[in-house]
Amino acid sequence: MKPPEVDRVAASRAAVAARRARAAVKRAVTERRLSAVSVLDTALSSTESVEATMRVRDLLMSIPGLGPVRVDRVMERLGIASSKRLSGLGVHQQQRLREFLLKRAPQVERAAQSRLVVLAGPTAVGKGTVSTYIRENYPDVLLSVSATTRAPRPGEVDGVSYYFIDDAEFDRMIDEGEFLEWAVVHNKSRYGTPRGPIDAALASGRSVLLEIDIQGARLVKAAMPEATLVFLLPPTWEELVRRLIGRGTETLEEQERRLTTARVELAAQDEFDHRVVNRDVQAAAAEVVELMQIQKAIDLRGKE
Ligand SMILES: Nc1nc2c(ncn2[C@@H]2O[C@H](COP(=O)(O)OP(=O)(O)O)[C@@H](O)[C@H]2O)c(=O)[nH]1
Ligand SMILES: Nc1ncnc2c1ncn2[C@@H]1O[C@H](COP(=O)(O)OP(=O)(O)O)[C@@H](O)[C@H]1O
Repeated sequence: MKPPEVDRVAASRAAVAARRARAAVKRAVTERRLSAVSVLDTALSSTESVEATMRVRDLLMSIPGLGPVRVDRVMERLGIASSKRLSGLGVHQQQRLREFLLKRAPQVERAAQSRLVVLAGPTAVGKGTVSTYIRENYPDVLLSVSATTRAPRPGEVDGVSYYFIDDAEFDRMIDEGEFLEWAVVHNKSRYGTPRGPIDAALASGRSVLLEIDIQGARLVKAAMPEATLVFLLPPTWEELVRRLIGRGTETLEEQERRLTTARVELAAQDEFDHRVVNRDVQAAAAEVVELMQIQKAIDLRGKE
């Protein structure tokens, strides 16, 4: 065992190093080499980081144009105690703070914070389940609502599940250039991603998730090479078959057809930037969302 004074010396050295590192982060924010949002994202993605040990107050104070009086007012409005560190924030406090920081960020920085992520994968792997989970639990992410010519299923809500439109309206949207991409899926109906809400969300710093088929993912990558493509995989082939049958929304013949397509689709996984295995919905959703946040932090640091 080390004598206690050795531990004390080591601890005080570590404390000095942490203080210096925090000061360097604050300077970088003041000099606009690092955005305050990316400091928050790093703090939230790693409790071991220097950023995690920063006080919210110090982060706000390092933002140009915010003095002590305004910082106190902002913290009161956000419901955050003045001694709070970034790692100690509750989920709602994190969201409120992130929203505040994004609103203050310059336009170019806001746009740099946003990510377009495409989630694709074979039928019944759980794309809909994972993206619904993200919509319900990560309100910062905009889940794009596609337009389709297929009829609504029981329980589907227009404007939430899809925009259910007829062929004439779909043609009009193609003609007016309102789709980022569109495709005929399962040889049947047409599906398209409306461009307007995505452009607006990205410009304001929100990340956007598209849950579309594999041909659609390829079209998005061609139109926007900066898009991140994520391929959702089943834990095993047998589990994929079980999920398709268990869902019970297709006839036997349709199931056969989809499984044949699924084999072809699985072969496309190497074209994607990332692969996520959907064993557990919550974990898969967290992995997809984390991809958005980790990339933000790394991108901005690269510019230091
Ligand atoms: N290309 C493209 N595919 C889409 C779009 N919206 C949904 N899809 C895909 O269309 C397929 C059929 O979706 P759906 O009719 O909801 O039935 P599902 O196969 O049971 O999910 C799924 O693979 C979706 O990912 C879109 O806007 N564009
Ligand atoms: N991680 C998971 N574990 C077990 N079952 C899942 C999981 N993810 C999705 N499912 C189930 O698998 C079926 C297909 O999921 P769905 O989201 O409809 O797939 P997709 O949108 O990819 O066609 C649904 O019955 C869903 O409840």
